[in-house]
Amino acid sequence: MWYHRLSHLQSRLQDLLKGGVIYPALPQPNFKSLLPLAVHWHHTVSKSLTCAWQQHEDHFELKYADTVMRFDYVWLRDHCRSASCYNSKTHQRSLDTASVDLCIKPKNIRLDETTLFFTWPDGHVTKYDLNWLVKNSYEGQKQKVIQPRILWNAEIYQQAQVPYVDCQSFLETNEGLKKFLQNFLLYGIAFVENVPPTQEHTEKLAERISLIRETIYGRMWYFTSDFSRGDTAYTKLALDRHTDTTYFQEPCGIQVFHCLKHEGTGGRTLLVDGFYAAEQVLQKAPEEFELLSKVPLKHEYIEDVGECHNHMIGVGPVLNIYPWNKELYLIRYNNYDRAVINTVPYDVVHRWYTAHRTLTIELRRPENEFWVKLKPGRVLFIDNWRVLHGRECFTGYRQLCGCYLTRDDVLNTARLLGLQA
Ligand SMILES: C[N+](C)(C)CCCC[C@H](N)C(=O)O
Ligand SMILES: O=C(O)CCC(=O)C(=O)O
Ligand SMILES: [Fe+2]
Repeated sequence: MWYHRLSHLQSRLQDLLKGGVIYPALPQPNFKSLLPLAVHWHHTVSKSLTCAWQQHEDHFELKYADTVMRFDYVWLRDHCRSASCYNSKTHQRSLDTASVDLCIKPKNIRLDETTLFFTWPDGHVTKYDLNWLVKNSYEGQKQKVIQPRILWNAEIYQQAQVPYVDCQSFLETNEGLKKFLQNFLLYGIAFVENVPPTQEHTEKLAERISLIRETIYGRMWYFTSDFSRGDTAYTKLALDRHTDTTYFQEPCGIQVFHCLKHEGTGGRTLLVDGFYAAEQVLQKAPEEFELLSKVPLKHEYIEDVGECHNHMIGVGPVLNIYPWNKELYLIRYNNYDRAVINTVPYDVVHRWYTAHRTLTIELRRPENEFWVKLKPGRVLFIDNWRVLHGRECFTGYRQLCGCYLTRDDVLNTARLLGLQA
């Protein structure tokens, strides 16, 4: 059953990925059943754009600005922006949606050059600006990517010569902050230079763009290979590429690393763009991409060391995509912390392992690995929903400090600076 549904979804996915204008697979209106409702196009010519509309039994159809849009009547009533339905100061809905008749239809429709007027059965009038409708319709919306990104492998990232932002300009100017955030949003990693190598300065940097997300590891964390916690991060061992806190229901959005000291060898940081690798899987084996985005997995953190007693569980697929445009927004990849798989039957398990292998092969291609040696003064911000990190084994004394940030608040800062996020 599930198998069939998956292959159906897969062909749908391929359709969606072809790009261009995609219409939902709605049944074609049956014109006979629409009688006595007169179905014909009503035309209006505005200054430059032609507009036409048609009232159907179960939806309203509008052609404007080269877009054919279909609107549900309840949706139209629900999105009334009149003063009694919507508070434009707070941008909040006042209308009680549950009070709308689910079979509602307009009593009268009128159109002028810029605006559509609906009169509802109770006499209430809703005005829709045509451009607002284009911007907010499903058809106008779903082709837009939420987050523009540049997917990278080592060569692409190095050739882009992304400039590091200076600490002072980051802290004291909006241009510096904006430049930093723009790079961070595009590549999923960004560096700040000339930071005094202390935990306090690292914290100041973090607070400039977001709220620090306090977790079981604390607010700001500071660690050496002292085995103080029950996790291999607190050793000198190499760590393969992974994302952190996969065992949270919402994995931490951003990770900040500042190496305050290292007297020894090795310990380079590995960065891999998980979205680049996922894109390769999508190109080469779309059904495997689909499976990785559908099969829910558990990740788990069990700790019982000293005073630290924790048991965390997070559930979700490896690849998390927006259902309406298939845009990837979160990768959960940590083979160390992946828990027992008991959420899928054996045949799907096998196909999942195959898909996971394909993704792993992409993630491990040497050309996708970007290695950096973190050093005092250079702070690295990693999008933990996109870019995997790892580390080479090391010798000697190494101190790393940093923190996690809440993703919403980083995006909030970016939007306030005028960036698309
Ligand atoms: C040391 N630091 C606090 C950064 C994180 C340690 C978390 C390590 C864990 N295995 C994970 O991947 O989530
Ligand atoms: O030691 C490092 O460079 C990073 C270790 C790690 O993966 C982590 O702390 O999340
Ligand atoms: Fe980590």
